[in-house]
Amino acid sequence: MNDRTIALIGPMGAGKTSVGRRVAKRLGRRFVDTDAAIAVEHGPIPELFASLGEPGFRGIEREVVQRELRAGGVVSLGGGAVLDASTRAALADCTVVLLTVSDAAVAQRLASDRRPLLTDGIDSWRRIAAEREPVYRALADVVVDTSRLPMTRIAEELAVQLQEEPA
Ligand SMILES: Nc1ncnc2c1ncn2[C@@H]1O[C@H](COP(=O)(O)OP(=O)(O)OP(=O)(O)O)[C@@H](O)[C@H]1O
Ligand SMILES: O=C(O)C1=C[C@@H](O)[C@@H](O)[C@H](O)C1
Ligand SMILES: [Mg+2]
Repeated sequence: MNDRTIALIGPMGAGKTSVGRRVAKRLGRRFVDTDAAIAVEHGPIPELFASLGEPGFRGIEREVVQRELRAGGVVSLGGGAVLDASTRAALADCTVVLLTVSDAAVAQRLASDRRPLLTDGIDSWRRIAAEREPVYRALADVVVDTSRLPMTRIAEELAVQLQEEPA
């Protein structure tokens, strides 16, 4: 395995946080979830959207994401972090893993109000995921669908695949 930062990207609820944490553990590498880092440093994400609007949130996200990508290890990004051009450029130096999920599978995972962009539940998810799909695909080195397998299995297989990455 090389020592490039491993970045997990993909739509809301695809499993970036859950799978990323498990992959890092298996590889013995540091793990950071950028949404969690933003919340610790700046406050809860729904409150940041409410007080600063989406552009204000994206500015904070850009700083935190790029800092963590530079720091290395396994980094799970927020679903919309790839909307920023300078973040997309930073991802060129990383091994980028795209996690996908079907709308049927994700519907059961979104039962929480902590995602401010999902104002119309699964309908908002479908629209946002479809808009971003080409951006995610263009950045991805590895694509894994999380709809059918338990996250432990996904993490196990992904860790093996990442260990085989050429130096
Ligand atoms: N393979 C899976 N099978 C079943 N449930 C899963 C799977 N992966 C994740 N989940 C569940 O789906 C929910 C969302 O997962 P997670 O928070 O990891 O997604 P995310 O991609 O980080 O989303 P966000 O972009 O909102 O941060 C969690 O409750 C998690 O336990
Ligand atoms: O897809 C998105 O735009 C978002 C996903 C979450 O990870 C959070 O970063 C936030 O809720 C925005
Ligand atoms: Mg997450």
